[in-house]
Amino acid sequence: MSMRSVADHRRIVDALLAPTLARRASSDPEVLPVSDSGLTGRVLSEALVSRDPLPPFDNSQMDGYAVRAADLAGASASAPVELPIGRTTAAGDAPVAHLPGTASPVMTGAAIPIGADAVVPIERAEPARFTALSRDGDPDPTGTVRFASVPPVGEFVRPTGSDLPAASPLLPAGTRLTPARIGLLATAGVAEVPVRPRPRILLVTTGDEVVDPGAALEPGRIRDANTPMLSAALREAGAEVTAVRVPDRPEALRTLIAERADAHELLITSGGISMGAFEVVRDALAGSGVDFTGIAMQPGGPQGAGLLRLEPDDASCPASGIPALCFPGNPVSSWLSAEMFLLPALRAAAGRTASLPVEQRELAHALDSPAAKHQVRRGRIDERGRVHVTAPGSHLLADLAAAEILAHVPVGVDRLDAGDTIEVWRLDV
Ligand SMILES: Nc1nc2c(c(=O)[nH]1)N[C@H]1C(S)=C(S)[C@@H](COP(=O)(O)OP(=O)(O)OC[C@H]3O[C@@H](n4cnc5c(N)ncnc54)[C@H](O)[C@@H]3O)O[C@H]1N2
Ligand code: MOO
Repeated sequence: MSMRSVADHRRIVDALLAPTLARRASSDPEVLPVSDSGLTGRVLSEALVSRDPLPPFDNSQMDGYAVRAADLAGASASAPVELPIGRTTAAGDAPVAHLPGTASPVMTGAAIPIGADAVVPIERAEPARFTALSRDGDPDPTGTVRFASVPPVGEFVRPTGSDLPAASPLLPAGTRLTPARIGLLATAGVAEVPVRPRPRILLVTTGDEVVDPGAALEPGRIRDANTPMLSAALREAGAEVTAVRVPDRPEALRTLIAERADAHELLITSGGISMGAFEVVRDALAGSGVDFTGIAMQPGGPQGAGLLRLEPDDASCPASGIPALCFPGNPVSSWLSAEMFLLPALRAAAGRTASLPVEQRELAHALDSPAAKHQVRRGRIDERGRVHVTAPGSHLLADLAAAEILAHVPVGVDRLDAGDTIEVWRLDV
């Protein structure tokens, strides 16, 4: 195997993925109800404009009395102004006319009575609580209320359009939907939300030794970590995933891909690409457009990438081919391959920051690394902000699961000492 640098492999993979991701993003939008539980994280396919102003009518910010400020002129603690109680408006009632010279009870979110220009919170009135109000719209025939100050005009009134004027842009195309943005769309009357289709990934896991997570372990068998792990990583980065495990028979793998490829934009495989006697992925796909190479990286050294074109008699495989990335089977290698080469492009397509946050930090202890390879260690940051890393083995999934950071030792470095600076990517954000 010739050794390719991490940067070169990234460039090759990016060039392979870019056209298919762009094509998928610009194909017909999916339309989801605004209450769909899967809407968070989806990306708007078009700019949306609010139909109505927000709020759609002048309304009260407080439970209190709507008044004309001028009716309270001269009110003070020593000389309160007393007004008859006017018409009551609760949230949901249509606006009523404010009777000049009265104080109209009004609840938070209720329409300001027409003609009133300020709201006095109930706790600033005397009595400081509502008594026996009716919602029939008629004034209280007997009640009065006193005020000991003059409110500024507009106080506690939320004017029409103060959140968003009518016909203003809501969110631009390409916006990633967050809970707050979903709330905004809903209140602006967008019941159906057009979103970009997600890339559809066919994830194929190999390994005759691998069994389902619920299965008993026969001698020589291990449970499948990579299918759930990679599925979760790809979905979190914004892809749709169909996950299948195939037996270690190249023909079975080719048949499966031929049957499923045209419903997917990308093929990811795990395992079966190294130097063994039974390398199902390499045996099945080498010579069909996928190039198997050693990358100067550890873990994740063996990699396959290319535009897979199966034989012409595999009629269901699209003539143009399907981009394929083949990751090594060791769980840490498999996950790291995704993080290094694929997830950034998926995150970018999903409107997210592509890369993990990068920091330079001080090492807490010495470490060794193969000088010919870019080594990625897993670790944590101590209370003094220094980096500790765990052993380098690519089967050490428990260490990866506990890791807060990835620590990168570049090519050409075979040792770092305590106190040296190291680049870390944060996983705990
Ligand atoms: N003679 C050589 N042997 C190996 C080399 C080499 O250069 N020369 N490279 C090693 C490196 S580095 C890696 S990484 C692995 C990659 O091997 P494969 O991609 O062929 O993966 P497998 O052999 O299928 O599996 C490797 C390892 O991972 C376990 N595995 C596989 N699938 C799963 C899964 N779904 N869930 C959990 N664990 C899985 C599998 O049992 C093996 O232990 O090759 C080295 N060998
Ligand atoms: O490159 Mo392999 O991924 O170390 O174990």
